[in-house]
Amino acid sequence: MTMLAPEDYLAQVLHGLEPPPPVEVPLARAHGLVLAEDATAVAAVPPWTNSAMDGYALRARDASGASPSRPVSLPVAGDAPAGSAPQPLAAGTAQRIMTGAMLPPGADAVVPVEDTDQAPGPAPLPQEVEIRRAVRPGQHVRRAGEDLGSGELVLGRGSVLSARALSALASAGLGAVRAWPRVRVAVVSTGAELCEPGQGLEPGTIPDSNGLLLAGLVAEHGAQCTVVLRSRDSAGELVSLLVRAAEQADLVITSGGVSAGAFDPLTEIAAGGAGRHERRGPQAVRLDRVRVAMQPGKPQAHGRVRCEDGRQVPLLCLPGNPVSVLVSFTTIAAPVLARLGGHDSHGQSGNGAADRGAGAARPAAPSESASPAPSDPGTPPVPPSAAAPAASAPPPSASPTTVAQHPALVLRSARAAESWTTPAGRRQYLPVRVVGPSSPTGAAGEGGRGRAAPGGAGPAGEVLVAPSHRLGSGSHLVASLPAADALAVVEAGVERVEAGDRIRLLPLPGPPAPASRPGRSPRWQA
Ligand SMILES: Nc1nc2c(c(=O)[nH]1)N[C@H]1C(S)=C(S)[C@@H](COP(=O)(O)OP(=O)(O)OC[C@H]3O[C@@H](n4cnc5c(N)ncnc54)[C@H](O)[C@@H]3O)O[C@H]1N2
Ligand code: MOO
Repeated sequence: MTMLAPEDYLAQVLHGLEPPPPVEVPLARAHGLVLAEDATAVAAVPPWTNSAMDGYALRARDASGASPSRPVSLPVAGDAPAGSAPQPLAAGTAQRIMTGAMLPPGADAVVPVEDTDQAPGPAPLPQEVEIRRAVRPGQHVRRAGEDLGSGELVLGRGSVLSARALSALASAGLGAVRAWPRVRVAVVSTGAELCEPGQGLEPGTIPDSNGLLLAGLVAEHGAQCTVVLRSRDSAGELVSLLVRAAEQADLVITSGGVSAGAFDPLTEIAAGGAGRHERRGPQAVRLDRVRVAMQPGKPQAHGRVRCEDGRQVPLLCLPGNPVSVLVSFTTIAAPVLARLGGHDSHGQSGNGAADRGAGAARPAAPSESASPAPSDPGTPPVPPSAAAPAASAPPPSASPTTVAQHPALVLRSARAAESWTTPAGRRQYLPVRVVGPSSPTGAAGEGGRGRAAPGGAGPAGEVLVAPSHRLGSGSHLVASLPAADALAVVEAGVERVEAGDRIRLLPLPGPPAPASRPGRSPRWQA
């Protein structure tokens, strides 16, 4: 089996993958989806001219000369509460009005209650109100359509439906949009040693942590994990399970059983062995095993599962070691989810270009390494003259594509706070933690937990990173995963990262959390 470059493997996996057709999705279920067509406002925002203050609506000219010493008294003709259409305003009168309530026809200004003789808050409707400050036309009035006009573009095709996007769409009168449907993912853990987390361990068994890891990563990438299944090391049982998983999914992701073990079931399935065991007939699962020049994550496989109804569901098989799972998910499964979710179906380059477009999955395009990604305004650029020898040699023909611009593959720049070794001939993805910004003296800042950064750690203010675990690279080091902020990406030709080297980072997304949340340092961080 030859060894494929990571970007070539991803191109192979992405080839022929298309998102399902867009569907009409109610806004309440559209968070995180990608808009499949331009959304235009069916109502102006705001829909009505309304008040920006609790107070009194009037004609400005009726109180244009008011002041504290020469207040103007107007009869109060009624209330204009929020949520209903007010009566027209007669000249020389005022109406009590609430924030957001429609301005009565004829009114052109609002006086806040604080600028009158009335007490703020709940109170009976007064017969008269004394205006104590001069009134300008248009004051505290929000004009219909001043935010967005009816028929104007709210969001373009390809926009990701964030909370902010959904609020804008709802305000513009929309209740549903056409979007690519949320990707449904089934997760399958393989291995006779796996048991339910929290159960007492029999000799030789371990908790199935990959099932939780993958289900969580799927959710953190905006997809829906429909089922998490577990299979023992039997190819026949696994084929049946994969078909069951595929019935509920647009993508099946497995972990484990894909390497050189005598009982590795996916290896057996790929070799055609499952056909001997399974009752569903051969070809229910088609699988190609590949060795990928990355560490961890070398043994991989991908293919298709055929459902009972003939539907072909893509299958991604990740190696079993937990760090390999995280790395493989981040570099391969995340772009697949992006493809299936429509994230790269809207740009000018289209799907085909992204398939092999040199940078399709290239986590290390030269333009990305030389300066921060456009979506990363927080990362200071590295001036070429100040750049230490880059730990990663950029691939020659790389150019960013829509896939490479997916948040999961956007690279940032940092400096190594300490040295570490790298594997020969494979791109390294090493979990690292941020240990602080470098200072002009080369010492790590407070985030460095007291560690001194080595001399020459780089220009002041650059992010410094160190391996998450004192052992450095180790695909079994699952307990150190929570400490990782990113994966350091080190190209295959680099034999060793030295302290102060400039390196590239693939940030690891997670659920949002307050930045200041205190956390207890696990013992391996000491
Ligand atoms: N002779 C060779 N042996 C191995 C090679 C090789 O090239 N030749 N590659 C090594 C590499 S690299 C990796 S990565 C692993 C991948 O092996 P598999 O994908 O077959 O995974 P397993 O053997 O099933 O498991 C590996 C490891 O991970 C643990 N594991 C598996 N599933 C889970 C789970 N759901 N939760 C927690 N931990 C899990 C499992 O117990 C093993 O320790 O192969 C190397 N070997
Ligand atoms: O390639 Mo394996 O994923 O190193 O541990």
